Amino acid sequence: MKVAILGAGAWGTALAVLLASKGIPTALWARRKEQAEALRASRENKDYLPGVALPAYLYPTADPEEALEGVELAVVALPSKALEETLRALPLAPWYLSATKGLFFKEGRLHTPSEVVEALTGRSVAALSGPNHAEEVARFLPTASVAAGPLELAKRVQELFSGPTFRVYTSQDRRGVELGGALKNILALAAGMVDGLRLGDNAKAALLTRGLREMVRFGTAQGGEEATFYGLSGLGDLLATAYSLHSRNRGAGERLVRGEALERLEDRGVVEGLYAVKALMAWRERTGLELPIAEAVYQVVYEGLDPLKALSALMAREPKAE
Ligand SMILES: NC(=O)c1ccc[n+]([C@@H]2O[C@H](COP(=O)([O-])OP(=O)(O)OC[C@H]3O[C@@H](n4cnc5c(N)ncnc54)[C@H](O)[C@@H]3O)[C@@H](O)[C@H]2O)c1
Ligand SMILES: O=P(O)(O)OC[C@H](O)CO
Repeated sequence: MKVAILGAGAWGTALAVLLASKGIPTALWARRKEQAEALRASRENKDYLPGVALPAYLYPTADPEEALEGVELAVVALPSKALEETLRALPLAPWYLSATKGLFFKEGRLHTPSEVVEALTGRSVAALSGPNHAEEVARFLPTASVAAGPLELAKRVQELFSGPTFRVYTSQDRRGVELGGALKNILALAAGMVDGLRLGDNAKAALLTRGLREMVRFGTAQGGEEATFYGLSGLGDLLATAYSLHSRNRGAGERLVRGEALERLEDRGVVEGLYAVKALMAWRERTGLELPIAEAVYQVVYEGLDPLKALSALMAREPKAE
């Protein structure tokens, strides 16, 4: 039994640490040869997950053939912006687990990462999502996650990843699980803006509660089950990200309203909410579904709207029942 993890960023490394610490031979595929060599030499991912020792069963490599030879499955832990181009260039695995959080707008439709992996590879694909910060998972802090997909596949993921500090639930609502993971990143950007502007706890609680409503309205219209959005991959991940010191999405919102340039927001790692909100707004133009918070985030990030003006516009919306 061997597993390949595609993407040697924070999340790919944390998942590889989790599997290798269970004695499962795990290849960690890095795009750059120098990065794989540095990981092999130092037994640490200094750029993306500093301070975590790589277990003996973890083998970093930049050679796709070496990474994927004889694997049972490949775990996709790539940033969504690099997913399609990277997967096209790699040999196939028997089946896949997508750990990427993102949204793709193509041919008039929104697609989740596992749907894109499925279309590219023609193989069965499950998804893993939840309140899972790499920095904590790799340090074996207690964590729960959701393996979503056809039941048999979800159960295989559950069995593979479960351990004393990582509890995995199954779900057959893969689309709902992945939509929650993508949407919460947009809401985390907004939460970071509230933090950056020091608007207070009331404002943040209101934003997240109304944001959750927005997630449910959008997610159910897109085929997810309502209960999924109140579970680990929806509400759970929203809370973890919006209140986290680790979160790149929350941090990016905070840094943006404090004057940092858009181009610098990914200096500390990928900020998926920046891409998800673009895909969502491109899709919304065709449907007209009301997504006031996501729209405000888009306008602040990409159209230079003053965040305080965006807030005033949200506060001045037509009065309504909760
Ligand atoms: N970090 C977390 O705690 C966490 C948890 C759950 C899910 N995720 C998701 O996992 C995915 C990866 O996130 P991460 O935190 O590992 O990102 P990261 O910023 O830590 O690392 C990104 C990795 O992708 C590589 N990369 C960048 N551009 C690339 C390209 N064009 N082609 C190929 N590789 C490229 C980088 O070299 C790096 O290895 C994201 O979708 C994220 O939402 C992250
Ligand atoms: O650091 P972030 O904002 O990408 O969040 C990481 C994970 O998605 C949390 O579950």
